[in-house]
Amino acid sequence: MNPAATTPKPPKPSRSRSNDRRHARKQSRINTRGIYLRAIKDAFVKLNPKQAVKNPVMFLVWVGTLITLAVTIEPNLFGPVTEDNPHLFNGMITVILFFTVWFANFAEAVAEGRGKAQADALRSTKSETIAKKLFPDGAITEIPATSLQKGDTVYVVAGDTIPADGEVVMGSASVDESAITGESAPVLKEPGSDVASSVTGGTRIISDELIIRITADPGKGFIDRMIALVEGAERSKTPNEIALTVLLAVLSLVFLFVVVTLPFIAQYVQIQVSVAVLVALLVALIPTTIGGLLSAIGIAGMDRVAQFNVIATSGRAVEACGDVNTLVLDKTGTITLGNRLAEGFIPVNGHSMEEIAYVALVASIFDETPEGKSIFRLAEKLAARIDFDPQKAEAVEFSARTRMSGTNLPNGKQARKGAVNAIKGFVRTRNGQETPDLDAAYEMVSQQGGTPLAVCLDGEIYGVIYLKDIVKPGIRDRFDQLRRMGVRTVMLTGDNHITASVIAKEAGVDDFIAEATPEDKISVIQREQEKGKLVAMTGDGTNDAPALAQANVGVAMNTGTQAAKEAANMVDLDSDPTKLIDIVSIGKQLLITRGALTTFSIANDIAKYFAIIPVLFAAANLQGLNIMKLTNTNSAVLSALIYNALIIPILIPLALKGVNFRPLTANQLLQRNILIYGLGGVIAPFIAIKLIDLMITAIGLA
Ligand SMILES: Nc1ncnc2c1ncn2[C@@H]1O[C@H](COP(=O)(O)OP(=O)(O)OP(=O)(O)O)[C@@H](O)[C@H]1O
Ligand SMILES: [K+]
Ligand SMILES: [Mg+2]
Repeated sequence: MNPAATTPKPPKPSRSRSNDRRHARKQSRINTRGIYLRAIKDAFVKLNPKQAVKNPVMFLVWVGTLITLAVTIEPNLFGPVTEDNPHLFNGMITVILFFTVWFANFAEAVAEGRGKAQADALRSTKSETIAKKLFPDGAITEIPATSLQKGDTVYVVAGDTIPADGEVVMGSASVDESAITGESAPVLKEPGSDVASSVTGGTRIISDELIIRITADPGKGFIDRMIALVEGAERSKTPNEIALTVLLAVLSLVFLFVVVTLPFIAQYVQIQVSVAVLVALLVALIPTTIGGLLSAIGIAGMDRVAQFNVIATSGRAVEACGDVNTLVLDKTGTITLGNRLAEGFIPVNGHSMEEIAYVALVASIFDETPEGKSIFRLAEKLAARIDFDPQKAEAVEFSARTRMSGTNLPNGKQARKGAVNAIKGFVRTRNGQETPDLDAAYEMVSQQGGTPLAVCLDGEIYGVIYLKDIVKPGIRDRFDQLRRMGVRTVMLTGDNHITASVIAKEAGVDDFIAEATPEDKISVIQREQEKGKLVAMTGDGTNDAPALAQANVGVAMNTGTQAAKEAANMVDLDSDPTKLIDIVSIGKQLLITRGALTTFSIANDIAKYFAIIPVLFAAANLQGLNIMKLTNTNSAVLSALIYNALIIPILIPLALKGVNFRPLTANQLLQRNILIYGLGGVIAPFIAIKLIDLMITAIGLA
């Protein structure tokens, strides 16, 4: 009997589940209408100068709005003007400018909206939980969960909400973690292993009872951190964003200088330019489109990652994904399906099928890994049976370092199975003999991309177990896409060289490292970084923590250990290592969107310059410059400003969704961008401004 088979196991998270379905679930939980209503209000709150000043370009527009408001009330404020009806014209400019600022605020508020709604949903799961605090003498006192301290012990029973993050010290129970993972299948929690013993505040226990030691101080739990993250409390500008903000601010200053000196030039050709027109010209020229959408683009990037059920600890992490050059991936479970099952036994060394089945069975009675269990089942099918009391045997657990596992039998013999080289080493220390047919069997399995496990009893080799694994369908295409984006993929595996090379070839990775130890992960990352590359990796175990910290982008699995999660800058709630590929794509898309809209914005401003300047100087017999044939100065200024304001809300969906993303290299993307967003950015305003000019002339506004 397999003693381990009697304990129920937590359901393994399925890795092939469609992200779209989960995506849909998240969408439905958040009400879009609510987001927009809230954003309308928040856009006004953001007019507060303290907040507004953080965006220099839009702040300049805001100051401009106040100036035009002043000249609406008193047109002669800065000297006598000769226009007719300056109140109406200045008033219209004021309204348009106000909306320009408001639209930019609205864009940011909409981008933040989903996070805020998500935070509310999370907060509701936190609500006022009552904790049953357990004292050393066994007494139980009910206290509010918020007053629990790190180190306290609590008791929970079926139906209770777990009051805070902690570690199971006693009991065994199923827990519904859907509040944080969205995964409805209950998870078994019990003391011992890192993964199964950690519980999260806000999740619900649905069977039996547990005693939990609290590991988080009040307000510092997983849900608290998640709330802070999705709410953007910890969202600070990323280095790229700061650089772009500075660039835009400098550009704005240059235009400010140009506009301030303009009246002197105008005077020279004997034209008077009013203050309202100067402000309008300034606003038209400075990069308001990108200035207004910049932060929305960044927030939306984090949000897109969140919709994939990945929690990013900072916008910087998402952005870093966009710059990633090298992806370090595990073989088993990431590139392959990972449910390696025993397909067959290959006896060597003159042994029979019965003999190898027996030793494989004995070596697997305590092995809880999917591999171990499948070996056990296969051996049983071949009629192998245990002929000793398992209680008197000792388990030797698998570790990635020893690459083997097994059982010490009551009669003192040691049954082992593991990587062929590891078993060869084991046999050598017991003065055993290597057999030539072992290598043939091992190569045969490896050539098929399978994992060969050698089986031995003390110094005697019995044969090879063939563990079959399948390369994930479609993974090759994903790697091709990554290559086109200029990302190199490196597969890392503890498996032998032949298997690794067969799988690497089949999956289409650029490079691989076989027989890798956990330390090798770090050295691979360091080597790439020394070459100036940015590296992303996924990991789940404690021994992945240093590598996750070393990588520029480290994505920890939610099922992984606390150490791994803390070292990473992202946590995947679905524990799907393939998601790294999606995350890198989102990061790239974020950078491309920002680049595209910056190009578009600046190209637009050039077009606006040609719309306004000629009409300003039209009176000075420079009619030839008025290529757009706009009606008059006022209509030209108003049309350009209206276009300038409206382009912001028009581009909000693009800023939030990201530009159409195709896997291309940086160079190809640049060319494509310049063509679409640069050329489009020059042409679009000419057409739009002309149309608006025709319209406002038709309704007699100018
Ligand atoms: N349960 C087990 N018992 C004995 N040996 C095992 C067991 N599981 C794996 N092995 C052997 O140890 C080797 C290393 O395992 P490890 O988990 O480090 O790497 P891997 O699963 O092959 O690849 P990856 O690093 O992609 O997960 C495996 O290739 C296999 O030969
Ligand atoms: K502008
Ligand atoms: Mg493994």
